[in-house]
Amino acid sequence: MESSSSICHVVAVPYPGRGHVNPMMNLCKLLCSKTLSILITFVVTEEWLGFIASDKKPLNIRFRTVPNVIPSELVRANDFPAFIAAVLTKMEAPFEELLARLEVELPVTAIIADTYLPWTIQVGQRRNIPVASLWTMSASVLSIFHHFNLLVENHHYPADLPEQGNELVDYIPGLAPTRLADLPTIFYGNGRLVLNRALDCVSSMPKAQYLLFTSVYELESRVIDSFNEKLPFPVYAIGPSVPYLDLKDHSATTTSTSLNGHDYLQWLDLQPKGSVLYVSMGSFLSISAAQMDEIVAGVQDSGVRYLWVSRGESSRFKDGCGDQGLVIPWCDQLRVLCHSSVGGFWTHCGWNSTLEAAYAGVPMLTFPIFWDQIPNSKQIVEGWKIGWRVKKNMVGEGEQLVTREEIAELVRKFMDLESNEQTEMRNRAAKLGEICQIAIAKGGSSDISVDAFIKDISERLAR
Ligand SMILES: O=c1ccn([C@@H]2O[C@H](COP(=O)(O)OP(=O)(O)O[C@H]3O[C@H](CO)[C@@H](O)[C@H](O)[C@H]3O)[C@@H](O)[C@H]2O)c(=O)[nH]1
Repeated sequence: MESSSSICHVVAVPYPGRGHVNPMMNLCKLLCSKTLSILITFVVTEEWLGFIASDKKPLNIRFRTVPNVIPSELVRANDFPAFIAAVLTKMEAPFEELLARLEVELPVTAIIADTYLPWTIQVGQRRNIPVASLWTMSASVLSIFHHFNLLVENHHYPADLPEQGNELVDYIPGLAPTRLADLPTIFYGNGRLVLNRALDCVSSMPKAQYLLFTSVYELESRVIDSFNEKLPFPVYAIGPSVPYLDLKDHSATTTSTSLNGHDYLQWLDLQPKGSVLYVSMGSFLSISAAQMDEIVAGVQDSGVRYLWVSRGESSRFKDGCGDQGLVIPWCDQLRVLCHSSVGGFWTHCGWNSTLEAAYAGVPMLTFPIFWDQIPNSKQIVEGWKIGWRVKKNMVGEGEQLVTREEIAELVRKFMDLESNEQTEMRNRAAKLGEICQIAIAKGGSSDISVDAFIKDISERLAR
């Protein structure tokens, strides 16, 4: 039996959003897979507990909640600035009260908190607990935010996008030259409503004691190196922070694979190798109804098989899908991407989805919607060369519909297993999958980083 003083007690606080809760939980599971001497208290709102309480997790991860002091997840997209404002101002007090109670049970060794929750750093300072800031977007995007002053100095903020969109941003440390139009949407249009909030979060990060990336070192080495050189504390890339540990355990599937009488994994088993396009637009929809209609019709007209994760849009599949496709409300995404029948991924380019596709070695059709998804799309298409853009026009030029004819042709070509271009792209995607496997294997970059992080925080116990 371990004495309680040798147990590392980590409090994990994700930002309340699917794209943040998931990678935080994946990291926590990874920490538990490395050491038994750890207890993780995973803090979410009561509403979020309802979403994740039944997910499988190791016994040494437990949930604790703060009250629902922020707008419901179900309506957060309706007024995003108000949601962010609430997250930044309403959660700190209940979190600190909870922390005080937790400390009575077992002293807290470290807090791992989403970088978008900067108040956790102040709480950590007040209570003398080190804070590891977890950045769930790409390291490149953090570098862009972190060097915002350079955008201003180079007259790229504020910018006239239709006029300046093709100008190159080539002065951000570690970042490959990037067109202004490929920067996060937060720098223009409605995005600017939350820009100052995001910049405040990023400028608090250097006051943390560690910076953790969900990314893979080899995928963004230059930019991660640049943070390592600049920050006075350890920077660890622990990714890909995707649920690969769950893949080994078939009972760990977070949602039933049997939906509406269809078992989607069984359905995938019946499809030819590499033939299925997996379609998911993320949890935060803001595509116009007219564009959605074109996408649905285009994919259906392409004749390509598809597995479609759809919450709001199911009614658009008016005539059903026949044998060609399956529409489901939610799936175990990494398991789907790793299925041999899946040959392509239509994605909104959330960073978790991007990392999952990289891990699975699946090429992508990119349809970014906002924030970091635009530079992620650029990374996929131009950096790694494992995808094609659906929209050719620049964001900010006004919404120009991509028609069903264009989409049908694109999807058909993208899923053509015979073409040389596609074979080369699939090979490059498979190579990315190998890089991820090497990173998480014993002695790989992610493995070493996770061990080093555990060692760092455990040393505090000995003091
Ligand atoms: O049927 C589904 C659909 C999604 N997912 C999971 O949901 C998560 C989605 O994350 P992500 O792809 O990053 O998308 P968002 O939820 O849109 O993520 C938000 O957070 C990300 C990380 O900060 C940002 O990169 C995005 O722009 C932002 O919208 C991933 O873990 C997926 O595996 C499932 O498990 N099943």
